[in-house]
Amino acid sequence: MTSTSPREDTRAGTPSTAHPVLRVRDLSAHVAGQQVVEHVDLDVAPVDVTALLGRNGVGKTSTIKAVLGLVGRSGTVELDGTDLVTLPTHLVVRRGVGYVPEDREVFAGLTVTDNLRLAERRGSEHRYDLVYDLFPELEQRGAQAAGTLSGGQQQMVSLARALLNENRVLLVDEPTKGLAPRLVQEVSRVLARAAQVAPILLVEQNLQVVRDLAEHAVVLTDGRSVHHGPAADLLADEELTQRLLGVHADTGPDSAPRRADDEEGPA
Ligand SMILES: Nc1ncnc2c1ncn2[C@@H]1O[C@H](COP(=O)(O)OP(=O)(O)OP(=O)(O)O)[C@@H](O)[C@H]1O
Repeated sequence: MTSTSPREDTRAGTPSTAHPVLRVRDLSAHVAGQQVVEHVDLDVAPVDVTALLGRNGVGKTSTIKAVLGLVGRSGTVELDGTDLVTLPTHLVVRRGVGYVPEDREVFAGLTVTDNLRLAERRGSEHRYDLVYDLFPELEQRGAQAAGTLSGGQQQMVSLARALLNENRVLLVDEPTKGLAPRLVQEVSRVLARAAQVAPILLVEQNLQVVRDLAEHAVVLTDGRSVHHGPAADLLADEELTQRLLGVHADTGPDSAPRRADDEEGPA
């Protein structure tokens, strides 16, 4: 097991995945003129979910945005061995990096169908069969304005947009945030199937979801990666989980350290 206090160890900050799809080294991110991420290393293995964990505000979202080029960045971001760090976001996406942002970001005034059509990437096969198999409700609600969907349904639209195209890796940021427990399980089920299509780098606060889905875990503290290892080992170690994440390892979906805004919203 690799473990460390945040500032003392460089060995534990070194991932060791053989032939990762996504290989990030020494990544820094700059937001609003400030360096909010520094020296992040992580690997995403070819068929897996890798959880990106850490307390609130440690830089998980900024790390994902830096991988995509949505914020200023430096370091190495290799996809299948090719460094993308100098590419603009649209070219990173075109190489096969799918993104499911925190807070879903659907086009509220457009229909579900138009939200999906807008996500169609040139040069990619468009996998409507997969999407409608995973989310039959989206086909039924194709003519409905996305803004009138519940939070859970909007999350499905957001996931569907990423799954529609052929991606080498999916970056999924807090997909269960604010969802009722039943919907958390539904999203978890969908992510398990999605991971069979493309590996996932998953930011997730709900440790039961992490336990169910993730093979590997990377933990950030103060914008640095300080721990890499099997997710199950991390979650089995109460002292380590408490120290790195500030929560007990047995935290379940009902008691996860999440914002208290569980909602299903309008349908
Ligand atoms: N637009 C911004 N302007 C100023 N500071 C920002 C901005 N976005 C993020 N930050 C700061 O960058 C740091 C990292 O934020 P980030 O959202 O990446 O963390 P996080 O680990 O994803 O947090 P959370 O778990 O709360 O979603 C925080 O200190 C945050 O306040």
